Amino acid sequence: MEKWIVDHVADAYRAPDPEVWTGRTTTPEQGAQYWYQNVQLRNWSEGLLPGAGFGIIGYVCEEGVRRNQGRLGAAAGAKSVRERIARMAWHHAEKTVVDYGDVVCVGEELENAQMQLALMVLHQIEAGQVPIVLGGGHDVAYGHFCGIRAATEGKNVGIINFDAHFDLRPVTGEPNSGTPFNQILDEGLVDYLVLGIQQQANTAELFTIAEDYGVEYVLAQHCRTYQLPTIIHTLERFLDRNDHVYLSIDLDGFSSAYAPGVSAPSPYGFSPAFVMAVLEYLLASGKVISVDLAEMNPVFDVDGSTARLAAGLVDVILRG
Ligand SMILES: N=CN[C@@H](CCC(=O)O)C(=O)O
Ligand SMILES: [Mn+2]
Ligand SMILES: [Mn+2]
Repeated sequence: MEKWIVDHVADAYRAPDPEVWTGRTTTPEQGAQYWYQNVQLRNWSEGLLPGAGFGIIGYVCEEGVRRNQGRLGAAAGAKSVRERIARMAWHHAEKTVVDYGDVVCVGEELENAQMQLALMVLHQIEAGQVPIVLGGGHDVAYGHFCGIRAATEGKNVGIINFDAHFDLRPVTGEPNSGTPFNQILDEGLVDYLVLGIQQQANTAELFTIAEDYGVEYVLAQHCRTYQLPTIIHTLERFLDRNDHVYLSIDLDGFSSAYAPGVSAPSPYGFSPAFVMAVLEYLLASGKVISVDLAEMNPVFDVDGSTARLAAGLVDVILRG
């Protein structure tokens, strides 16, 4: 796999852009108070930054959304989230975050972008760094998982997806933003748990596919803070049977009251409070090996609220 990726690396990679890492200026006495003053930028060609804890990668790709007949705009998602991350107050002394730049989908070459992402994720995990991948369509998950799988041979890796959708569509023709977990499950036994499934957004066929693969899911109407004890019980069992957890957060799992800037919005989704509580529980386990935030679409965002929500989730991830 690696040789094939390297053949395409020149096209599918873009160095980090210093222009997105800006914000309020501070005096020398105040020092570095904001994320933009603490995040380190690193061109992938220089290799990994030794000792870093977290590495941001943008997945600049809406080709999967296009193939899935969705509304476009997700290619600009990573940039819009980075701009909000940059402006957040920094409270993570002792932690090192690197921006490793973007994986870029050139034209319709989605599969190249996925393999470039796999390579970057693989190397980060091998170096003990936690990738934070900012999408981009949810096809990010296939490339992301390929990297995780390569880095964790012999270990049980479970996937927890916060999403209104199963994304278990069978691949008929080309893969797209609705197929990644079908592709993953099709290639081997993986424990897949989805939180936030909305019945009206998933066909009966998709529920059958989920059942056939033994996918565990919690419906959106049960993803409420007062139901946390039951959810925690489900998560506890999931954590017990897996060595590592890959967390995927599709922003369309949130209510469109909080996350209008996505390809497929819905008012019935999560509140931020619910997701924050679940995230804190999962992160405390120490088993979260890699994270992505998918489907950010700034074209439909309102006052930057979805990008701010995504940035806040990154802050929670760093807090651990
Ligand atoms: N990324 C996945 N997209 C969803 C929603 C599609 C839509 O409603 O436009 C899916 O394929 O099921
Ligand atoms: Mn979704
Ligand atoms: Mn999804």
